Amino acid sequence: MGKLIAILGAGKMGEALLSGVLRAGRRPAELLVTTRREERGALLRERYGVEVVTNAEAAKRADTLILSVKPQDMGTLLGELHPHVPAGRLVISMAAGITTGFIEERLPAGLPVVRVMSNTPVHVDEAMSVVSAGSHAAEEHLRVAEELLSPVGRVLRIPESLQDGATALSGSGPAYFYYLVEAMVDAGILLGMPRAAALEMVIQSAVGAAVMLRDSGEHPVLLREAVTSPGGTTIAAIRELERHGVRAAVIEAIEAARNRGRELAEG
Ligand SMILES: NC(=O)C1=CN([C@@H]2O[C@H](COP(=O)(O)OP(=O)(O)OC[C@H]3O[C@@H](n4cnc5c(N)ncnc54)[C@H](OP(=O)(O)O)[C@@H]3O)[C@@H](O)[C@H]2O)C=CC1
Ligand SMILES: O=C(O)[C@@H]1CCC=N1
Repeated sequence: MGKLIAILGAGKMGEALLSGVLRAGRRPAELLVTTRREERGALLRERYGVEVVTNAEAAKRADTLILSVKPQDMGTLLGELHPHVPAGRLVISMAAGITTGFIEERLPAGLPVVRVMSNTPVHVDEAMSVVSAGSHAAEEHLRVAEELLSPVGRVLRIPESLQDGATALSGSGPAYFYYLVEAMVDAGILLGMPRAAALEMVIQSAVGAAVMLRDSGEHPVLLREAVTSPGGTTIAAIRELERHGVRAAVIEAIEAARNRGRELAEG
């Protein structure tokens, strides 16, 4: 029997990770989940065949505790776990903004804590996850986190000082691309396209661009220049994007997300 993993607060991200680790070959018997609402627990039990337990029971039984509640619920969850977590358990947090120090202060002394920021493409095994060690986490603990996350996408180690930045960049990143897709589809509607056709054109352009970015090894500037013909259509669009300050807006938006992440641990 492999080590027992508990996903505490199995909402959107927790369920995405649960389904990913099952796709990667772990058995339902190697997993426990906890939920706040009974009906949510029943749904996960039915959908994945996993055991649904209380936070206290998960803390007592699991070797690895994956905390996947919202940052605002983290203090309460840690309070529920504290009396029940034996020494030597690994704690992995998926929450935005919550530092390893915040968790270490609220659990028994000396527990290894690994902070993770992943993103919703966990659903399609294309996540970007970054991991950082807390003050008692060693190489072996980072490896456990990497082994859990690498079947569902890419994993990078970063210093914890960059976690809020990574949350803003790749944690929230999918939302920015969806937002751009929405705006482009609106443009298609303005130009008289049927909505379904506009959506198909934009999605396939996004997928094609993403695959070229990932697989060609070319810098994005070179890929954009290859699309931007002298005196052509693309440069007319780029001029408008620059005139409206879109680049500066993106930089400032991501900085605002980073700053919001820093506030989250304060409650
Ligand atoms: N969504 C995203 O794109 C990303 C989210 N994250 C991080 O992942 C974490 C989870 O986010 P997300 O999945 O979106 O949020 P969800 O609200 O979908 O999931 C959190 C779940 O935790 C449950 N919960 C809250 N308190 C407790 C408790 N004490 N015991 C058991 N269960 C509890 C909630 O129950 P109830 O349903 O009753 O509220 C909810 O189902 C957050 O910390 C977020 O910062 C990280 C990367 C990306
Ligand atoms: O918006 C949020 O707070 C979470 C963290 C990263 C993505 N979603």
